[in-house]
Amino acid sequence: MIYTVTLNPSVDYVVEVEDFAVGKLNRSKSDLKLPGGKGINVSLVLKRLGTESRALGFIGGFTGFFIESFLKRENIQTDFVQVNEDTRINIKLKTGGETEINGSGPHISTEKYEEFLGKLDQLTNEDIIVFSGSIPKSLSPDVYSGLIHVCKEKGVKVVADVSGAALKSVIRAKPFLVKPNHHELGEIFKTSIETIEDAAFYGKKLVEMGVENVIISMAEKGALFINKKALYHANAPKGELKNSVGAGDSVVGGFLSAYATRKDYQEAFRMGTAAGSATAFSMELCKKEDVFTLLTQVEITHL
Ligand SMILES: Nc1ncnc2c1ncn2[C@@H]1O[C@H](COP(=O)(O)OP(=O)(O)O)[C@@H](O)[C@H]1O
Ligand SMILES: O=P(O)(O)OC[C@H]1O[C@](O)(COP(=O)(O)O)[C@@H](O)[C@@H]1O
Repeated sequence: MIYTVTLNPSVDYVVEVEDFAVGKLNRSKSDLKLPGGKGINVSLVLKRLGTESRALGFIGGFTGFFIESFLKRENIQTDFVQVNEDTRINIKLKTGGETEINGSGPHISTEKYEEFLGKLDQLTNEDIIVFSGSIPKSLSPDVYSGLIHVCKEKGVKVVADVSGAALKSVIRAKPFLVKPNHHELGEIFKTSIETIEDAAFYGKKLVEMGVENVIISMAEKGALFINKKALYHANAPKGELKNSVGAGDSVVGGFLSAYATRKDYQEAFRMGTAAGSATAFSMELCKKEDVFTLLTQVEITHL
């Protein structure tokens, strides 16, 4: 089973405004309310590609109810801990460019955290667990490294898609896979990464530090896959960017869906890149038919 963990889920309010003016009344051209948070997006993409997962994390209030009902409608297994405050709402403002305001999220008490920890008892060495997204303020900034140690002791394969200080501590825990984007990778090395060569250089450093597999997503420049034996670049297919929210999560979902069935890194990487682009080219997360159409346009180059 693949488990996804979203410590801080969200309802994503994607709102399109033409000629946005600060300090004025603006009316939306379109708006959408979607379940979000990185692990939840991974579960949604896995399901669309035919792979089961169980979504874990903390949800609360009317926003939490919206997320759980949406996942249930898509027949995704959930095992969330219910908290008292509302799950956050993240604003994704589309005004030509993409502007985001991510909320801070509800308080997680020690009891609720322990309830969540108990859910990890069900994991076995046949499982994969995905830890994704920001950490609620009430939890320790090091929470992921502790969770990863618990899972690794059980022989569970750990995947992480986190940023900033959390990414640094996750790397020290030597997971199976991390998927930073090039900005997040640059941030931890205090540099700016714009080229594929730079991304390869710093990605290799993560492998030297003990991470088994690294995917660096680079938006329209595609992605890199690096481990001790391989260094691949995948081009991103050409298309009209509609909404890149969830594109990175779709890379993780696409990769794991293919990896779970074939255990072939190159094919899994191709599927991840196609899923990322299929999401970037639609207002919502990718659909299976779009991923498979784009799959034929993704070329893998061995660097
Ligand atoms: N403008 C784009 N054109 C084509 N593919 C894109 C575009 N933006 C994102 N993608 C696809 O989505 C993947 C993840 O996007 P990226 O923006 O790097 O991730 P994140 O959402 O984590 O910041 C990329 O590797 C690429 O496959
Ligand atoms: O937990 P964070 O870092 O605040 O990110 C949450 C946001 O990330 C998303 O999961 C999208 O992530 P990506 O665009 O990186 O794939 C949104 O659904 C959500 O609003």
